[in-house]
Amino acid sequence: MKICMVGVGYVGLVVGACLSEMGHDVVCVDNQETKITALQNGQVPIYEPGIEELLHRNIHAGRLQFTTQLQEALVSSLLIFIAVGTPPAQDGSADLTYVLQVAESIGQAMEDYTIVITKSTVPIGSGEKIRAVIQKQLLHRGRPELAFDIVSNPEFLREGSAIDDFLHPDRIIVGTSDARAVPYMEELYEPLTSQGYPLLLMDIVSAELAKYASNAMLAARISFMNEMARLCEATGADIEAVKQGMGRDRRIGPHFLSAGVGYGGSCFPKDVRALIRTASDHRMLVSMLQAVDRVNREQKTLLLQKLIGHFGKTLTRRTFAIWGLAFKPGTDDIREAPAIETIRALRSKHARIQAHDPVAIDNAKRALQDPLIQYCEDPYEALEGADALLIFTEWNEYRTPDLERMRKLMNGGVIFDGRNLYSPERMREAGFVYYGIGRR
Ligand SMILES: NC(=O)C1=CN([C@@H]2O[C@H](COP(=O)(O)OP(=O)(O)OC[C@H]3O[C@@H](n4cnc5c(N)ncnc54)[C@H](O)[C@@H]3O)[C@@H](O)[C@H]2O)C=CC1
Ligand SMILES: O=C(O)[C@H]1O[C@H](OP(=O)(O)OP(=O)(O)OC[C@H]2O[C@@H](n3ccc(=O)[nH]c3=O)[C@H](O)[C@@H]2O)[C@H](O)[C@@H](O)[C@@H]1O
Repeated sequence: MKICMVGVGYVGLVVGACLSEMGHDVVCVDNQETKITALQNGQVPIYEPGIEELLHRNIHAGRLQFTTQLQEALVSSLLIFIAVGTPPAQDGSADLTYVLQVAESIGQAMEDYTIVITKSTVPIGSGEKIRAVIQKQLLHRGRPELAFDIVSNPEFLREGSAIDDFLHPDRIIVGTSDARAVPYMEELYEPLTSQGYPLLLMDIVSAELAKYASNAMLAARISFMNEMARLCEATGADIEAVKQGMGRDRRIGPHFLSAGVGYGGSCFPKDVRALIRTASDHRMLVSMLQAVDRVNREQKTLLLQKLIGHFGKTLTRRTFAIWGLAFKPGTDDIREAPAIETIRALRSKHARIQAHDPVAIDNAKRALQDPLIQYCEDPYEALEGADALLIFTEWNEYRTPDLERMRKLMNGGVIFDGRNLYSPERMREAGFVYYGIGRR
């Protein structure tokens, strides 16, 4: 089947490469010329384990191409995926501008029956908006008879394990209002469904909401655990023990129960707020979602609050080591990363920063634009003369550090561990003043 993937961001690139790995012919289109030229030259614009081999293998096999020529790619494809960004607008809603621009191009270019599939996370009701835009263009061209269907096929991959998530999904959701599109979607995903991965058919609106509801539920688990962690600190309980006690209940399950410095990334914060906005558009008050967002905003300031509690408000001439800039391990993505927001706050108080991250330094430099921040290639280098260490990302290389070396390098032995990497008891025995999240 001929597939056109519009938008070569994180999702477009991973899904495009995976679909070609499944045997389909895929042409990926983006309007950023530099990105497409780089990809045509074998350079990969994102950090994602396994993506380079996957791309090279499928490009070499002739199943995967990259272009900026949208019209050309659209005309020759039966299935068109829209995977462009849906960034937050001022009011928190998801901005559909790029999605509707692509819909307009589809209406201008299509010559035959086409299935238009949304991979981007789009607000409830977007499917119908896309349909209206395409119909308007067809009418304008005097071709209203040209048939097309809209499908909502939300994506559930996670950065850092994206390829595995796509090729081994818990479920594939296909939302459509016309049975005509169903056999094509079944054929598309046959390489996965034949291995037993379930494909769930539903209407478009339910598919759109299933995506938001899934992200909101996961975000809610995290905010819930973060609130429990604060309660642990108030009562003397230990969140890691509480987590064990809860996670063994099969109705709760062990995943997404880690307290920390709050959730970040390009999706949870944006999607929870967009869902709140959708509800308010329908004159509904969604107190739970609002609480999820509020708890997370507070949680992201927690290490800073603990640090001020320890050192006082005056931080001039203090030096802080930062381990981890990415919003989670396995990615160089720093969007909504708790580390970035905390560094900004510390710099506004004139503190000195020595930061390490195995892959996200370049992105952090671009975002922070602060020549006085010292970025370090080695985590121990960041500790030199530091009054305290703040840990934001649970990279594996931070899990079993040389404690004696750390103690010697640091000026003060204070650790604010935003990911509960260490045993508080062991750290205190090693001579550190240790602050975790909800630990005893
Ligand atoms: N990043 C993630 O882990 C996941 C993201 N999503 C959703 O997928 C969507 C895309 O996310 P990302 O890939 O992270 O976005 P991104 O911002 O990394 O990439 C979007 C790409 O679309 C391109 N683009 C925009 N308008 C275009 C047009 N008219 N023609 C051609 N290309 C155009 C941009 O140049 C950019 O390369 C969002 O709705 C997001 O919420 C869903 C699941 C996972
Ligand atoms: O819609 C999306 O874009 C994607 O959003 C998330 O994926 P992602 O943002 O890549 O990362 P997650 O692994 O979900 O982590 C999100 C944030 O939650 C935090 N987190 C996660 C788990 C946990 O127990 N505690 C916790 O604080 C992480 O540190 C991170 O900041 C979802 O997990 C994906 O299913 C979804 O497709």
